[in-house]
Amino acid sequence: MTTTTNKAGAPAAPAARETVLDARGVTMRFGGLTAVRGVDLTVNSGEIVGLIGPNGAGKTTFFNCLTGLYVPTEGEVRYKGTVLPPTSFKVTDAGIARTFQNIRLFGNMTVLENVLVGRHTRMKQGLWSALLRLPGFRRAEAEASQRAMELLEFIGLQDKAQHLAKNLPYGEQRKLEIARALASDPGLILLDEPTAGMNPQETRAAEELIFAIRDMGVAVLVIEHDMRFIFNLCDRVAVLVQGQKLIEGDSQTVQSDERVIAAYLGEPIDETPAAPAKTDGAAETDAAAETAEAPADEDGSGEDGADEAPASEAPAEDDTPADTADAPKDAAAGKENDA
Ligand SMILES: Nc1ncnc2c1ncn2[C@@H]1O[C@H](COP(=O)(O)OP(=O)(O)OP(=O)(O)O)[C@@H](O)[C@H]1O
Repeated sequence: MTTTTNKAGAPAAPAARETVLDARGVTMRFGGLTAVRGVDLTVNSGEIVGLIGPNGAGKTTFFNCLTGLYVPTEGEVRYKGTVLPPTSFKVTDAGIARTFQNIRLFGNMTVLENVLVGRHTRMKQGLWSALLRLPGFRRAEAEASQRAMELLEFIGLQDKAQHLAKNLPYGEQRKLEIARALASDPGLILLDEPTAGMNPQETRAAEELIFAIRDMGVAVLVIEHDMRFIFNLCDRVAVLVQGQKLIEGDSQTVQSDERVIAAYLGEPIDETPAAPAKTDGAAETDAAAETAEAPADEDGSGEDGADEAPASEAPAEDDTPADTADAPKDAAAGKENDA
């Protein structure tokens, strides 16, 4: 990694900030369950925005709506002013990359090959060009390798380029996932619990890596349960509770909000969400009506039960492409994509 900064040491903000992500009124229903209800969220260039909330609050479902894995039941998601296409590979192509809660590397491929997989979306050569290994294809391949090596250097894994991904320690596997996501040259990266299962040292390194990603011009939206991490990292934090945005604001505002404290302590929350700290059009209405409709994940297991597994229990997956692997829990329940 070339740059390490923190919030205080962040480079001066660009003169005019562009709205990179603009999600409006995003609602996702699975049959009778409304997992996400009327959520508005923007992310601007140069920003790191956090999304927090108790287990089952709808964070990952919201991410899936942003990345084309789910088609929201209602609402609209724009990337740099353009409505996003409803399939995940097209969303990646548009400029949004993501990582998943549970590691989804190709374990039997090398570290370098894993990053190259993330690069394929930027390679425009056709089948014949690849099969015949025409000069254009070879040139594109060389450029892709060079970019992949730059990214490995960025995350500090250049010396392990030829190692099998499955042999990396857990923290390095998580970094590799980030490098693979960055290989598509995104303008926005969505990180779903990037420090899950990490020790404090790895968490600190992840924090520095995310600051460096922001500094290289990629806006960041991050889900995380580690509050210290999120409040230190983020310019802005939005809190989801039972599918609704409870509050949004800077770290100071959010962490001192009594309803946020109550939600995390498991105490009953006020049924009427207050106005958000930032008046950016957040949809905080009709909370009480929804409360009964959107219960938290009963077992708190999150998305697929493997999310919190330590390194030894969460080996890299061998055959699952990154942007197709977030298998819906209940394919019959909602509108979902083939991805
Ligand atoms: N495909 C699906 N079919 C039916 N219900 C779903 C589906 N995906 C998510 N849910 C439900 O939606 C709710 C929100 O789940 P989600 O995984 O988005 O929460 P989360 O905030 O990411 O939780 P965690 O922090 O535990 O990962 C939960 O009640 C969950 O069971």
